[in-house]
Amino acid sequence: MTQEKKRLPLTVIGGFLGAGKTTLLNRWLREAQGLRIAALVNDFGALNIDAELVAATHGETLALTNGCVCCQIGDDLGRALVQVIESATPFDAVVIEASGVSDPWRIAQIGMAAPELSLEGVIVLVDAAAAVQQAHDVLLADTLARQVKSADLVVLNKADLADAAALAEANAWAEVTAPGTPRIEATQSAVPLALLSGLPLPAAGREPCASGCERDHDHAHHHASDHGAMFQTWSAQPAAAIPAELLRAWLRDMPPGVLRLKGLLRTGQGAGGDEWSEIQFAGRHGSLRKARPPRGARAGVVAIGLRHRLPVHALEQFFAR
Ligand SMILES: Nc1nc2c(ncn2[C@@H]2O[C@H](COP(=O)(O)OP(=O)(O)OP(=O)(O)O)[C@@H](O)[C@H]2O)c(=O)[nH]1
Repeated sequence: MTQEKKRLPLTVIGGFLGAGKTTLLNRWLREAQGLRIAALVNDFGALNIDAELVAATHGETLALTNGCVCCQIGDDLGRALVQVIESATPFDAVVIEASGVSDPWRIAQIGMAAPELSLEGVIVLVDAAAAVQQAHDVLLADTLARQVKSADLVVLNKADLADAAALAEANAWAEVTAPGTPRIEATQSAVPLALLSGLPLPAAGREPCASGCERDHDHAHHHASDHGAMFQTWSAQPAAAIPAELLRAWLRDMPPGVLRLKGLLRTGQGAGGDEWSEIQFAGRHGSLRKARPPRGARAGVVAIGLRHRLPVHALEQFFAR
């Protein structure tokens, strides 16, 4: 790589499970027409549903497998970044979507270690309707707080699901957690493109450095969350179709303990062949909508919860078909 070569801008998208990260990434990829953006998607769980959902709207997706990017996949992320940096057709920007339980700042640091990259910013999405309740759960509080403290921009997303009081509470929580960090409210992760690519960064500490780039967040050395131990994932690849009415009923009556569930499932046969649906559940809300078949036409569903709270038996019973 030559000295004159421009550094590749890197943006990290973080935020808790289901806050709207993939929605933001897809929006950005759709809107940034003419730019070649490398999207690196890290999902938590054995199946990378996010990579499917991003690939459905955009071709240049690299799936990072293996769960929490900040603890486990340094090598995987490093390799993916080298691939991006050395690509024969240069990219204009790199976006990494962190998994919902990871610390986006750790990921930003991995990116900052590469002199070919320049960190544009860390955007952290918060589910405005669910975050305050989640932050009251002692087992989730630290993960949520660390994410918000990592942010250059906090997006209070899902504003449509929060009433005025809940929005005010979410704003107050974000302000107490990360005082002075810029914040916007959004629905469907509608963040103006200009904010994504020209984030105001704090003056200090953002140059690549070999070590000591930690932000002043209090977890720096306990990195508590051995996320692998704290969260549990479950996944299945149902062979049979599951009728949409059954899935809707399941969503309405989700067993307690599921923090996040998502998947691409075969829901039946129409005149033109198989019908597929995307299932989503986060916070307290679920949805089912028609989708294109995934690559390989293999159904997959992932659920995430706190260890010992995930209702594995109920999930098995429903999805094992
Ligand atoms: N009502 C509502 N739904 C939203 C909004 N933003 C996203 N969603 C939906 O919420 C669900 C989760 O959104 P994603 O973008 O997949 O969330 P995520 O943060 O990528 O989720 P994980 O990667 O699993 O942590 C999807 O069904 C989205 O369509 C919003 O502002 N309002």
